[in-house]
Amino acid sequence: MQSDILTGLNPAQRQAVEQTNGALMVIAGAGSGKTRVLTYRIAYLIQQGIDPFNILALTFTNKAAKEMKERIALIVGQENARNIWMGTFHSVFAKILRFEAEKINYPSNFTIYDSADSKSLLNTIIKELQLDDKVYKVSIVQSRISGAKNNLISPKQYLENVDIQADDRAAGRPKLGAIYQEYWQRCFKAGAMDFDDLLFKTNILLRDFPETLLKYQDRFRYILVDEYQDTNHAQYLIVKKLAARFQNLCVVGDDAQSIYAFRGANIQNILNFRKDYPDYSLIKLEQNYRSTQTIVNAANSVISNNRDQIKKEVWTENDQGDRIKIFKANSDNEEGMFVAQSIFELQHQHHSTFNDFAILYRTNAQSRALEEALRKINIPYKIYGGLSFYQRKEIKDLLAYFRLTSNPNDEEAFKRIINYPARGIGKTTMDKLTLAANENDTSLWEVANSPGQYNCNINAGTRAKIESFTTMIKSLRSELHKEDAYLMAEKIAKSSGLLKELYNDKTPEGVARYENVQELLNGIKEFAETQKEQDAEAAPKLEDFLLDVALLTDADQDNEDEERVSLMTIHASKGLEFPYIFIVGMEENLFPSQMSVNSRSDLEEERRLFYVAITRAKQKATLSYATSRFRWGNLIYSEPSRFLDELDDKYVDWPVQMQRTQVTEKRTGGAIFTKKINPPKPKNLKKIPRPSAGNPDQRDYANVEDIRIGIQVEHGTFGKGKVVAIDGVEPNLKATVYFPAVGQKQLLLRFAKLRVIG
Ligand SMILES: Nc1ncnc2c1ncn2[C@@H]1O[C@H](COP(=O)(O)OP(=O)(O)OP(=O)(O)O)[C@@H](O)[C@H]1O
Ligand SMILES: [Mg+2]
Repeated sequence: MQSDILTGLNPAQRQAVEQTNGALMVIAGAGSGKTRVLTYRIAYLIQQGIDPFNILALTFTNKAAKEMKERIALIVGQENARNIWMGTFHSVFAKILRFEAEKINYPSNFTIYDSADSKSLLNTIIKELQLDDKVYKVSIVQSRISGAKNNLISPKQYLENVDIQADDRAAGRPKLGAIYQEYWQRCFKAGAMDFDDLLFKTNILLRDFPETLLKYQDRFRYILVDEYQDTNHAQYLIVKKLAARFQNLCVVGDDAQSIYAFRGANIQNILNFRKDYPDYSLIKLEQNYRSTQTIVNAANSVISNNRDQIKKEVWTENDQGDRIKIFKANSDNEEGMFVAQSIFELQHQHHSTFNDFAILYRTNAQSRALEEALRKINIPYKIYGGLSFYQRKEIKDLLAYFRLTSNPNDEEAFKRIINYPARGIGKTTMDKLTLAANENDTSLWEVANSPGQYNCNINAGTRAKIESFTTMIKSLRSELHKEDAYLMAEKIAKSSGLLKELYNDKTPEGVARYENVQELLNGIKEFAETQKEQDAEAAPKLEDFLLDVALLTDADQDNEDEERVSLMTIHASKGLEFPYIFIVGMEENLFPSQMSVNSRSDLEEERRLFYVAITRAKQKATLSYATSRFRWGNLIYSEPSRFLDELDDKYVDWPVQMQRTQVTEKRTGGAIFTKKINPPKPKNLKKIPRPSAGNPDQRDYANVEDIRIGIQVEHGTFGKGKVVAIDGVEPNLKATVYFPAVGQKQLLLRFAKLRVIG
């Protein structure tokens, strides 16, 4: 068995797997097997007799962790794989904090605020402090606070730090520190942590409680970190503290793929490794197993333009592969059509599935034109990021009920549902409650429970409404730890009135919302069942589900059963691979982004991003740019990205003279490019009886017998096209028609309503 593992590795990878003791850093190019090394190393450790409980593996997404676990399970068995501590930094340390929260004065059922909760709270604070929300833009405030937390700067330190204060004054935002402090306290009162807190508080815990640190050092005797180049300071310190005792630490990364500096990732962590572990070993992997030679070489030619790079020669024994195609479009819509058509054609040519395709873009807003084009020709797709299931209003509403039941001090959950479904508790009442909570330094929940005691000046009628709400939550709370997750969720959905409210809304949107809520309940049922499958004695509670949901990342919301094209930002594509990659919007001021072009280090980060994008492709990479596109509501004319020029010409097909068809797209007025196809000569002409006369649907359209291979037809939705094949037997005769606008379609002649035009 053991030798089986090692034969799947080249000598350098093998060394990285076998050298299990001491500090080891693998710095290697994209697709060279870093993640594979981690997977095999864990399996190998277990085969060597290491208890899986003693292994901690930190991945970039939960999905990566899940995949890794599945592979490991194949080698060492389910039981062993299950017991490894594996997940993202946030998910692993959130679980640890659940056990240890009371030490740092948090309840063990603390809520995790997502980015929208944080924004909502920051907005409230900005208003309360009477600051101008155009100067104190919530996104800027949020990222400033996040930056501080990732560098382990508390509000107190923030306010005392002369340089930070000078920076904020210079930027015209002297009150940032005050906002941070208030935000910090409000989260604390609400028993809530945001994402950055999960790392910050873990650091505090490990710093201030030596026996706790010792406990986890002793547990995590072997630590492995994927995508090490994108760890931030807070993550770096956690790893350093935990590994200090045994120093069995293996990190893998690629400095050329460091793309999260804007969120505090610190490339210095790679350079510090040498200082922190002077006896460390460094292994370089240079053979790429993922991509064609063309893709590897093209990616190398781009990244060689960066000055700050650790030298490595990435090469591959894979086939040479096709050149990278560059497509020039007149508009974003035309670019979308090109991508959709190409996917359609490639999928047919190579008999591949839609899962083999990914479209990558620099900004989420670019997905709109792509989605439209894909929808037009019925290509199923899935967007990572954007408005995911868990960000929908009705889902967030029900989750807020769950959260409040679990932690009634959760301020954001309270605000969200106190008057939903409507209970006649209006804004004035909420303002009074909030004011009293702030003045008395307590939570909204406390005040709501005894408005009289806090002199809220709320009339008896409203008080009764508040009381009936708090009574309901308290009664649900009393059952929270008794009921199983699904039953509890269902009970909350019913008693809150939310299910009924949605059920009564018979508009199509209302019906969809009701179904979504049912879907959430199904999800909880499934969650509980999976937990029980893994551990027969587990009695999963609703709070376990809440933790799971709070820690989902974009890439985790994947349903592998469905065949769909993936759409995502390049940032979200890290670590993934697809046979066919489309990188769209290769334009100056979009990619590289406008904000990056004036600073060399920012531009280098954009270039690394481009390197990440190209290296996701296994077989084929296609790049495109539009000479005009709608951005922020305006039509913008743009130049091709400088990164296109940086690709070595040897590996690229520049836009060739493309044939334009006569089909014009109504919305943009732009022409659509198509490939010329030669339909087969007419043959197999089938005689078909006329459809029954008088069928009104057929009146203006061709009789089935008029349809022959090679003729030109027109379809109401797909436009003009040419018949390339006829199959089947009546009454189910089908014509395959090539429509320049949408590619090839197979149509049932009975229903197709084709007009013969030549
Ligand atoms: N020795 C090997 N033999 C066969 N296939 C390999 C070998 N090493 C890696 N691969 C395959 O190459 C592909 C890339 O590997 P992997 O994802 O581990 O690379 P990576 O270095 O983590 O890439 P990235 O930098 O993009 O995260 C995977 O499909 C993997 O299974
Ligand atoms: Mg990887």
